[in-house]
Amino acid sequence: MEYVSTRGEAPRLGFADTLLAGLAGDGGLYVPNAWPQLSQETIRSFRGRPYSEIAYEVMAPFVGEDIAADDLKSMIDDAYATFPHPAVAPLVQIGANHFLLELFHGPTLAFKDVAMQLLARLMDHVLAERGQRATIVGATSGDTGGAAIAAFAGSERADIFILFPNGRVSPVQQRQMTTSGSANVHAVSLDGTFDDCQALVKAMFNDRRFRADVGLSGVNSINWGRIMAQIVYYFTAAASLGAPDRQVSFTVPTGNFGDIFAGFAAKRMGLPIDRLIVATNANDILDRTLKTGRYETDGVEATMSPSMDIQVSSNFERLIFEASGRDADLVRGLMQQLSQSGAFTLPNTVIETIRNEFDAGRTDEAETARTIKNVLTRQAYLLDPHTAVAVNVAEALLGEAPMVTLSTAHPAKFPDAVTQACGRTPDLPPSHADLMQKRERFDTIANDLDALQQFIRERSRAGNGAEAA
Ligand SMILES: Cc1ncc(COP(=O)(O)O)c(C=O)c1O
Ligand SMILES: N[C@@H](CCOP(=O)(O)O)C(=O)O
Repeated sequence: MEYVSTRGEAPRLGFADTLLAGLAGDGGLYVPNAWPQLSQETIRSFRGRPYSEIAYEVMAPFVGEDIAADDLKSMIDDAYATFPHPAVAPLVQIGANHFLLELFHGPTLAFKDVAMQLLARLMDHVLAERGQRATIVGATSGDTGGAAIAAFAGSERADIFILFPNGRVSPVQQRQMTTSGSANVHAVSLDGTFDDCQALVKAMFNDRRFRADVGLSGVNSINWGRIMAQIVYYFTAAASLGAPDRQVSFTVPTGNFGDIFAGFAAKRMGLPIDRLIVATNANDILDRTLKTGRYETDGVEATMSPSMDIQVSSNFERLIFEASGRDADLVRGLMQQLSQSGAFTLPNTVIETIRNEFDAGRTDEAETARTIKNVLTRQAYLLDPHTAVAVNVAEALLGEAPMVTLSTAHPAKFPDAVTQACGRTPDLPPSHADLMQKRERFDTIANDLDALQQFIRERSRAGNGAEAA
């Protein structure tokens, strides 16, 4: 399997190189050269099978020869053994034809664990085989950071630097990033928004010298490995609801567009998905884009679903690439307009192609709170605010196909918002009992590329040792 950049000017790479590269050298995102196909019989055979087995069948074609089958299998088994729920990603029914896909049973109580627990194992494996080290940088609006730190803490091969927006993550999210106590972990509080953090990460990738000096790698969903691991649960959920003999729709609380792009990828691989529904909070750039064809940033608003407080959705680039018939020149031009003016307009053919498969909806703060309260009253089920955004959108668009709404975080990560919405305070699970008492350790840095690069150079071990990547 080879991977190509959405901007068409970076070399094609195999799986292992794509995994370590993170962002492509031309600033684009890697996608597989062709979508592997799973037959109807294969998808039917997924019903009732363990998550890890399905994960192997879905991901093996993307990995190809780069990792031995037995190694891949055992990394998958180990990754999902960290999920105490036997189903890993169970479905819960909340309406006649409406299901939640609970993706928050991993170590940091958010869907990011599903991919991150595997990604860390894959990266460590490839780095060890090559005798290399890596410096991992990541931007987070709250959940990616904690999940990445939990997965990479103590890694012999990687130092990890996570940038989070000062004051814009929940206290639980912040402590998951700042209390690991591991020497290879660096949590960095930045004066700015998630978009500022993400722009700095991309700027570091676009600095060739810095990238080579520190052996830069990324764990945001710009990294294909993240998307690959997130494709799996679309298959497990749809198969248990009758796929391929029945179509299923998915509603996804969306920020950086990685999770819903994984659903699009599953569909490209042969999963019969009816509608893919983008659910946004007040930061509704994607809802507006689907309605108008114009992608236009206008500042990030802080909401009770902070992990979705994003205006520049990285993975939308992957969708434009696909919807334009893989027109890398078009993607490059649009991304240039975005960085120059903060906006671009999609050609009609591209937006129409997107509308053929996607719907979108927006949930404001009052509706999010009302949804948390209603679902608690109706179903005795406590939603986290991100999931509530999506449930509200999904309920307006229920159709014939069963609707699966992705439940992306445990409500106890956002106790203040949930308590305010419904009067019930969710408890953290026992695994997190002492989290709020642990001592925090993090650095605070200005929104300044030079300062950040200097900080990373001083602390990264990859640039200093003989084994540098
Ligand atoms: C809890 C939660 N829900 C939804 C999202 C949005 O997912 P994506 O960025 O893949 O669109 C995020 C952040 O990514 C999140 O942390
Ligand atoms: N919501 C995310 C933002 C980063 O998304 P990613 O999927 O690209 O890592 C977060 O919680 O950090």
